[in-house]
Amino acid sequence: MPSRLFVSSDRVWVKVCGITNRVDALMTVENGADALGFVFANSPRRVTVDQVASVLEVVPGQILTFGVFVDEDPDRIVALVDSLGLSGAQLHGSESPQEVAYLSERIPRVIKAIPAGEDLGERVALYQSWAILVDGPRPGSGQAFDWSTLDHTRISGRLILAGGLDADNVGYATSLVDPFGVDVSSGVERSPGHKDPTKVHDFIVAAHR
Ligand SMILES: O=C(O)c1ccccc1NCC(=O)[C@H](O)[C@H](O)COP(=O)(O)O
Repeated sequence: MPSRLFVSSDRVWVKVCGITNRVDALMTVENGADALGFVFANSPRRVTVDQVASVLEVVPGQILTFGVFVDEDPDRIVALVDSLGLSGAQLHGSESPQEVAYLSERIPRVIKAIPAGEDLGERVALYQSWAILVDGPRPGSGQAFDWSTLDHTRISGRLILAGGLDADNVGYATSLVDPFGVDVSSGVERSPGHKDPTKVHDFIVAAHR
């Protein structure tokens, strides 16, 4: 099994997922996000390759950009990351440790998403990835889990907390878990696929506090 070192950051790293257009991307970056996610999987936030290419034209180079996939063909993920110039891929399906390792050797950053629950430490240890995202029960649903059950000392490497986060709860959640980063989608939307500037602003301020 691959070994990992726990990775922390001085300031919580913030990724905003489910970006579908240039206006939301720029507004999110201006509010201080570190990374953006584009959902290629079946979702109310699903984007096309052309949409993402158009958004990427206006995103500053220091911002990390991730394609979000569910059980996609690994070679299609590699091709999309390469052709769009994405920073990496976020995997929300039942990708095997072998598939995740295959992708980690071919693209700069792989985030493997894992639902919270029993044996989390053992499940996480199977994967070789840039980061592990611990999610709620259904991706992009806004459903949280009991953060007090997440013992980050059993998870080494970069831990990204997600699932039902919003401006009101992100401070409490991060105080319990002390993650490398947080990921949010529905908690900063006005409707699926459309971000709310006030919610994005308040979320990032609260995450950095
Ligand atoms: O957003 C979706 O609809 C989606 C569909 C399929 C796979 C992943 C998806 N989203 C991932 C995320 O937005 C986040 O990484 C995470 O699940 C948190 O979402 P939320 O609870 O809405 O903040």
